Amino acid sequence: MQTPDPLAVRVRGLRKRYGSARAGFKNAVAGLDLDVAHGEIVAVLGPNGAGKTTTVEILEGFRDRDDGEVVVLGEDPRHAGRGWRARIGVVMQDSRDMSELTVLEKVRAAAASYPDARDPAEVIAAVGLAEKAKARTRGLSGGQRRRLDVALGIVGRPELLFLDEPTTGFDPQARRSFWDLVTALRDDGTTILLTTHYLDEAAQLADRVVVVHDGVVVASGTPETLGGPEARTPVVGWDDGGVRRTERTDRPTAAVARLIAGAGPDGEVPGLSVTRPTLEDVYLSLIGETSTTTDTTTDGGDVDSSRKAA
Ligand SMILES: Nc1ncnc2c1ncn2[C@@H]1O[C@H](COP(=O)(O)OP(=O)(O)OP(=O)(O)O)[C@@H](O)[C@H]1O
Repeated sequence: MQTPDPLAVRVRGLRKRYGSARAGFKNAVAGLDLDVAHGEIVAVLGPNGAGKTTTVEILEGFRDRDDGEVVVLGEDPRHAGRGWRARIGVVMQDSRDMSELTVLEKVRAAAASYPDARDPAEVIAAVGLAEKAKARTRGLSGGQRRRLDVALGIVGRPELLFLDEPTTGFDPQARRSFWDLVTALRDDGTTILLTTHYLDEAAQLADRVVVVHDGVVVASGTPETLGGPEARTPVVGWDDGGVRRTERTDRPTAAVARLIAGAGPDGEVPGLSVTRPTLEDVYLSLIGETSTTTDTTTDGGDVDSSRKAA
């Protein structure tokens, strides 16, 4: 008997380019490796144009690839059939549904094509659309339509759910209840691959975060450990006669004690702060952007005066 594959998704050396010899080529995905274990929630982060949607669409079987190995729920999406499709759920980035059907009719129709669908009314309630169940989908707001997309993606009780920027257009309360829904799906055993631009969403939901930049994975780890310990080194900051100083150090208490020892007669250190780089800071440094909240440019022990107070 074959051992069951511990991975729901396995991608090796994935490549996809767009364009033509005449117009020029764009390497959207340039040798990308990705694993997603069964039951895991993986968040794929990356700037606009990094190759996230292209990758996800290839995994969903909606886009062909130029090269690389892709196995999703044991099959190559290129050749997978209806049985495979019924095991995955998809919430795409752009689905503009302007149908005359009501929300309930739409979700019921989708449910009918799956062998073990969830109850449509329960799914509608779970995405917070119960009050709109009898409303025509074309009259929904952008955020409500997005919730309907999520309902359509999960009604088939998928083993693996793809969510491409699922909460774009959600108000803060809707995002929170969506997060609860995703957590409940995970507790139910659903594997989830999610792309998002919201770092707090990744931190809240993901077991693992994967950062994609220029079509390759540049880092992968839990939200707490992404980038390695070096990237999480605390930063001590203080004002020194109108100049902002920062020091990256593993021993912030010792640095603060030293500053206090050198303080004036009132014992105050002006503008003293100790901050730990957030997931956002780490992410921005991984993709080569400078964070606005902390200075992560100096090595431990060195004083950095590059950020002068105005
Ligand atoms: N159908 C297409 N034809 C030509 N180029 C494309 C096509 N789709 C995407 N691209 C290009 O490929 C690159 C990767 O795009 P992709 O949509 O995969 O990125 P993304 O990481 O999902 O971006 P976003 O965060 O903006 O959704 C971009 O440079 C994009 O312009």
